[in-house]
Amino acid sequence: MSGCDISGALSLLEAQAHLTEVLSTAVAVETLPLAEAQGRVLAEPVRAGLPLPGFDNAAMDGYAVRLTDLLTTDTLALAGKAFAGAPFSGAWPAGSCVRIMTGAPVPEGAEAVVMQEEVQILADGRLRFTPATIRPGQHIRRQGEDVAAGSVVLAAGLRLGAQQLPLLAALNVAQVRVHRPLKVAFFSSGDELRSLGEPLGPGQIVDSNRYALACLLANLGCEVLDLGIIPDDPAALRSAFLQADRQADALITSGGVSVGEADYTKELLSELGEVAFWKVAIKPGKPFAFGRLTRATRGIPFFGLPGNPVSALVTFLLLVRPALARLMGWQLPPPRWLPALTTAPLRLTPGRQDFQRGCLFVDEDGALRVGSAGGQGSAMLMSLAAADCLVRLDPPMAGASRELPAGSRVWVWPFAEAGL
Ligand SMILES: Nc1nc2c(c(=O)[nH]1)N[C@H]1C(S)=C(S)[C@@H](COP(=O)(O)OP(=O)(O)OC[C@H]3O[C@@H](n4cnc5c(N)ncnc54)[C@H](O)[C@@H]3O)O[C@H]1N2
Ligand code: MOO
Repeated sequence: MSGCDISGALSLLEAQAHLTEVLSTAVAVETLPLAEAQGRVLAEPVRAGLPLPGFDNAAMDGYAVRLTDLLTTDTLALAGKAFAGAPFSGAWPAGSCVRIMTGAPVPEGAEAVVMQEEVQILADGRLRFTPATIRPGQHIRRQGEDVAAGSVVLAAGLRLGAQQLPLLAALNVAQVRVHRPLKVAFFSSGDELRSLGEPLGPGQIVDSNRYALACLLANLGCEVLDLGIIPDDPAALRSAFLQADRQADALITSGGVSVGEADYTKELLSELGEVAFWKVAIKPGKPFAFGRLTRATRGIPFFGLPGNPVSALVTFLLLVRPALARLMGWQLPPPRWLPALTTAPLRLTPGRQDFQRGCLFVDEDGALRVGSAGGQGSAMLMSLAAADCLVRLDPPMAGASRELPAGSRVWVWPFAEAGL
């Protein structure tokens, strides 16, 4: 592929910067009960109406004590008990302690909680402590030490998951203002494509890209409009484009963006709107088109993925996912590319960043290492199924060797971080 024509191609960074510049939130805001807000993006910051914890409480099962009571003695009487949900309410005489369970409010004046394992119950029911080992404040969770009342706990643009939902529930936030889901239409184009389960004639293959797209979009919390397989026919393609513009917020297609004689997608995009760019200096995924259907009614953005399945997935992860995040109002953090050492020599591609399928492991010295997941052709699905990361190989500097020896440092992006 070294002779591959990349004239006019944007670098990946340029393409990403363009998408960031021209796209902004495209979905309305609604109020949802917290239980239905999983995977949604906050449209407004959330402020704490309460402190967390809401009151000083015990972190251990044991005994609440006042340190002054233990200055002259190591044994205390029992004044009563405090349970989670049933605070101690009696009088607390000098020289006594309160039996307390984890989560129970500490009685007024308590200065420490001593774990029951460190307390001896004497025959007369009194409790023996080891005063020298008790730190002031130990095992007491103080009101507001986690969250101060009135503070902003979550910013707008954050996507709600299992990490954030317990915080909001603990703060008694019953409803949240979130963005409506982004509706994304997609179709596959190509006369060779058949739907899953259909018999295959000569030269025909099963459309696999729509299964990847449906999964990737569901992971992002998008609503999908699956327009199926559209043949290499300008009228059918035009009608699919227009339906997407009427019914969805964005359109993703795969196939038909290269230079073949039946590659109509790009031509139609020029007719119905504007192509902002259609080549990116990456491998796989060079023929990636982006534009807007400006001559259709709503003018939705359009992402034309290359037909090769790995090219489609890689361009989705690198370009479409962050773009859809912007449309969703989601402040998606940039990918964290981690340094890893290669297990075998690799060949660099002049002029293009190469994204290979890799498998990560931690070696006996604790170093992150990456090996190839198998054949790297952009139609090869086995290595995709086996891989757990993308390996980024930057092009060689002018005049530098194209061979990257084993043990070289490369950059990897674990699929788990990419939302796969
Ligand atoms: N002369 C050139 N030929 C090609 C170039 C080039 O620069 N010059 N680029 C190659 C690269 S790189 C890619 S990637 C492909 C992209 O082509 P298209 O986006 O136009 O896609 P198609 O030609 O329709 O298909 C390519 C390939 O992928 C298969 N395919 C398509 N859709 C699906 C699907 N939904 N599920 C599974 N497989 C699919 C299709 O059968 C082809 O084998 O162009 C190269 N050619
Ligand atoms: O660049 Mo194509 O996307 O290699 O397969």
